[in-house]
Order: sequence, then C-alpha cells, then structure tokens
Amino acid sequence: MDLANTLINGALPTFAANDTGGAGNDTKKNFSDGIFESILPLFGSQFNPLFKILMIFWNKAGLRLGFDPTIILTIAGFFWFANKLLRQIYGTLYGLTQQYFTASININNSDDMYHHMMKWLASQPKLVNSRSLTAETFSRTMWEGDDHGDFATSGISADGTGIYLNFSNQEAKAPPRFTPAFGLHGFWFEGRYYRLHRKQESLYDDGNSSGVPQFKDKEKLVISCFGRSPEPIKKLLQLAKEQYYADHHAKTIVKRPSPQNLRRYGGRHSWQQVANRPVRPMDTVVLDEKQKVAVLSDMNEYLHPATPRWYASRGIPLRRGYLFHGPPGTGKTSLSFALAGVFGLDIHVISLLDPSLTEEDLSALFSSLPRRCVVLLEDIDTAGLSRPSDSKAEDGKQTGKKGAKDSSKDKDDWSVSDLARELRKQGDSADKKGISLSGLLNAIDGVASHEGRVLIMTTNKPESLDEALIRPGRVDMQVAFSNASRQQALELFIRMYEAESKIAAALHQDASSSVASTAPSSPTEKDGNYLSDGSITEVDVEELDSGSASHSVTSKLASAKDDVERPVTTDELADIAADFAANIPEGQIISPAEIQGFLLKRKKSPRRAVLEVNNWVIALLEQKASKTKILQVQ
Ligand SMILES: Nc1ncnc2c1ncn2[C@@H]1O[C@H](COP(=O)(O)OP(=O)(O)OP(=O)(O)O)[C@@H](O)[C@H]1O
Repeated sequence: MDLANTLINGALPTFAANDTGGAGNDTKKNFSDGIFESILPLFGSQFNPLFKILMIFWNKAGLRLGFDPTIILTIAGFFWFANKLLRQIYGTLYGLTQQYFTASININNSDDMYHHMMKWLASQPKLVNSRSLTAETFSRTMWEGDDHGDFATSGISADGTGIYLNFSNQEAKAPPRFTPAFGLHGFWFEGRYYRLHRKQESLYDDGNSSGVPQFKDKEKLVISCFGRSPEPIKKLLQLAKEQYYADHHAKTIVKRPSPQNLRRYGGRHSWQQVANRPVRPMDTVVLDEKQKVAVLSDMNEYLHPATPRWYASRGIPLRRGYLFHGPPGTGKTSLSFALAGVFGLDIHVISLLDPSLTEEDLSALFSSLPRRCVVLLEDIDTAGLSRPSDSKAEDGKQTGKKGAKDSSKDKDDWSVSDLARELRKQGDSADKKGISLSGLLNAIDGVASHEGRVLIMTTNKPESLDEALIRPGRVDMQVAFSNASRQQALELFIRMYEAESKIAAALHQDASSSVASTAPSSPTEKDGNYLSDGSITEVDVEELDSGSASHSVTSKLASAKDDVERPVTTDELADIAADFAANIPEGQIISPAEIQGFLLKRKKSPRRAVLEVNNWVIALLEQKASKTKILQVQ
C-alpha cells in the first residue's frame, strides 16, 4: 500500500503538469483541490489513492470544460432537490384537492354498472386513442352489427345466391374492444374534466361462499371530478347506463340460470344473459284476436304501477300466472316472447329438467328475479313433477310387498330380482333428486317468492298437470292454442310475403310511372314488355331495338309473366293467400309451425307455394295417418 501511495504521489504532479500543458505556471487551475480536500478527511486514508485518481479526472474534465465541474454537481443537486420539493408540494396539494375539492364514485366489477361504464368508455374515441389500453376480445351476437362484410364476398351476387357463403373468417374480422388500461386516465366530457382510475385489487376470500379460502382479483373504477358535488359523475353514469340499454327497447333479453358455481353467489349472479334478440312483433303471432287482446290487457293491468298498492291493500300477493296450452308448434313460446317484447320485459327461462337444478336453487332463482319480468317454464308436463305423496304411496306399496318377503327372508337371501328392484328404486330416486311438485309450488308462490313477476307455463298436455299447479292464484289465465285454421293459414301466408310484396308493389308503381312518362309509342308500354319489378330483359330490348317486335317477343313475355318466381304485389297477395288457405284442410290438423316450415322453403316465391301446397298437404296427412316421421314432400 505504501509503495502504491509513493508511486501515485510521485506520479501525480507529473500528470498534473502534463495536463495543464506542461507549462507549470501559476495560471494553471486545480479544480479538484477544493472539493476533494474538503471531503478527503471524511473517508479513511486507505481511500487516498482512489481520490487522487478521481482528482486527476476531475481536473482533466474541468480543463476540458473550462469551468469547475462542481458547478454541474451543484446544479444537478439543485434540480434533484427542486424535483423532490415540487413532488412533495404536488402530493400535498393533490391530497388536499382530492380530500376537499373533488368528488368521486367507486364502481366494483361485480356490479352491472361496471359493464355499463366500460362499454361507454370503449365508445369514447378520445379514450380509445389513449396510449395505455386494454384490448378485449369482443364477440358480437347474431343480432349485433352489420354482418354483410363477414363472409367471403368474391363472386357473390347481390342477393347472396349463386355461391356458397363462407364465414370461416368471421371471428378474425370482429374487431377487439379497447378499454382504458389499469392506472390513471383523464378525459373531458361535456366541458368537464374527469379522472378515471382503473384498479385491480387482490382480496382475501375466506371461502364462506365457495368453501375454499383464496385470494381473488377484483377490479374497480374510481371516477372523480373537480368540485364538491358528485352530481356530474352521477349524470355521467346515468348516461352510460342509458347508452348501454339504448338498443334494448328493440330487443328481448333472454336469461337462464347461471352455472351452478356462479349461482351460489346469489343475487345478480343467479341469472345469466344467453340471448339478446330483436323483439318479436305481436302481429307476427297468428292467434285469435280476442284471445290476444285478453292476455295483453290482463298483463297490462297487472304491470300497471298502481297495481302493487291495490294488491297490497287487499292482502293479495302480487303475482300473475298464465298457462299456454295446445299442440306443439302452435305459438305458445312465440306469444310469450311477443308479450315480453310488448312490455319491454326480460324473459327468464327455466328448464325443470336441468339435472343441476335443486329445489333450493329454484327458490333462490325465483327470489332473485328483477322487479318486473317474465318467467317462462316451458313444457311443464315433461318435467316429471310428482307429489311426494305419490312416490311415498308407490314406495309404500313396494315396501308392503317386500315386507312380507323380508319377514320370511334374511337380508343375505335376497334374490336377483330383489336386488334389481332395489337398484331401480335407487336409480329412480337419484333421477328424481331434481324438482318435485311441492318444490316448484314453493318456489313460485312460497313466502320467499318474488312478487311482481309474470309466470308463463307452457304445456302440450294440460290434462296431465296436477290441479295444485294450475289452481287460481298460480294460473290466473289459460290460453288455448290450436292447429292452424284456414284463416290462420291465410294470415301466416301474408306475414311471410308481405314485406316483399310491398317492395314489388313499389317497383311496379315506379315502372308504371316511368313508362307513363315516356312516349306513348314506347315499345315497353305498347307490348307490356316489363316485369313487375320494372326490369326489361336484355334479349327483349335487343329484339325490340332491332325492330322485330314480333309475336315471338310477346310469347316470351307471356311466359315470363307466368313464371312462378315472379314477385307478387300487395294487391295480388291477398288473392294468392286465399288460394293457399283454401288448400289447408279444415279441422285444424296442421300446425302453424308446419305451415311456416313449408312457406320458409319457398320464401321467395309465393306462387310456387300455392302451386305446391296441395301435394304437400296430401303427403303430410298421409304421413300423420301412418305415424311415420319421414316427410315425402317438404
Ligand atoms: N300462431 C302462430 N303464429 C305465428 N307463428 C307461429 C305460430 N305458431 C307457431 N309459429 C311458428 O312456429 C315455430 C314454433 O312455434 P312455437 O315455438 O311458438 O310453438 P310452441 O307452441 O311453443 O311449440 P312447443 O309446444 O313445441 O314448444 C315458431 O318459429 C313460430 O314462428
């Protein structure tokens, strides 16, 4: 060490002299002296060599720069201090402002409001252009957005025919949704500045609800704005909510019970949305007008805001039940959806055959329904509901018989048939662990059951239902559905082709007026050379242009007119529909669903439907008589 010191001490002056240009005059500066001399005593003597090396570099740097490098240190120190001070001041002011001059509202992701707000934020162009975003895969439902760009378009004709559509890339084309990332964001809305803090918190769940203690990630939005009142934020949230439901007036939301693991959280977790479909207009359900009006006015009265008080003052529970009964495919489900659409209610569909559904679940589902809604229990006769007494009686009979046997037999003496019976009984009881009649009755009108809902039960076999289920108070109105009468067939036909016939009529009108405005000698008018959609075939035009407006042209046009594919106008439609209905047998043998299926296969040509209906009816009646399931004419 001493040797090193000696070496360095001996060498340093030489370096210093060289650094200063070797002049060795008084004007040469030694920038390091001051600073290093003052700090050297602070460290032990063993650091001397190190400091001396540093001094050399310090002096070199000073000479290069032409000023004392300590100034740089001083300035850097000043900025560091200023930064610290400003941060401190900012922190204090921010804290004070937050505490006394801003209002904020917290939204947890377990609440619907969170989804309303996220949808709104995703629709804000300024936020979507922010630099810190979260991308989310966002699948559209069948009814959302414009699907025209979703299939391979090359070579597809305007009406989509001529080539098979290919939707293999539809998911790839669906754009992701961008929402603000975790952290702080700011945005202006309607002239006011809002701060948005999207947070993620890990909360300890002691396992009360799930049975397994664990940490769970929860998200939270904190929206704040300047001012002591949260009113602007409340308005913003209201707006986000309205926007979220903006298109819902034209949609019917269908909900089903959530999966079992979610249902146990209860409340809003009990139900999950499974569809959001366009409202079914009431006039698309072909039903006796009187029946339709009766259900509509009954439900309207029940849903009136004054009704709860009326019921309460008379001590009557606020519940309304309807039983829609009739053969399959006669419009029971369709009417339920149309009613939900008319009153703007969500439909909650429960399948009593769901094996995961217990009686406790059913009660919980009924008690977590929204204020007003439709609950649809479809095909209630197939649910296998039985009175506990029935099964007990059955059991009693079995045990009675077996008891006699058992008395004479030891358990070890069981025959194979005894064992088989026992196994079957156990199997049956395992199957029936779903919903019993009493469980259902308890859920629909038990003490804990929700009030305000509209319950609709549908069945194909009303006579097989237990009286207790359909007694007044549980079912307040029964609506009978039947197979199609001729009048219903006529209405179904008109509904199917109405829209196209209006378009055809409009085109016909245009064609007539454009023909009228041309010279009276116009060949199109003279020869009646236009189709009902106003188009003239190229062949016809060529032939007419060539001056050979002859008999052959007229016959071509006549055959075009006879073409069954020709669109019908509104005026023609009523006559064609009457022809069609005349072919439907009286006696209501064919269901509206069957007629709809037949028409759907000829959805572009009402004339073809009329031509083919007779054959179809004959084949269908034969098939029904022979009880086969195979259709000869479809
Ligand atoms: N009365 C009707 N008016 C209009 N369309 C009907 C009518 N009946 C049936 N349909 C049509 O038939 C199809 C089946 O109807 P829906 O599901 O309403 O019948 P359902 O009586 O509920 O049948 P199921 O008893 O088998 O459940 C639907 O597409 C519907 O449009």
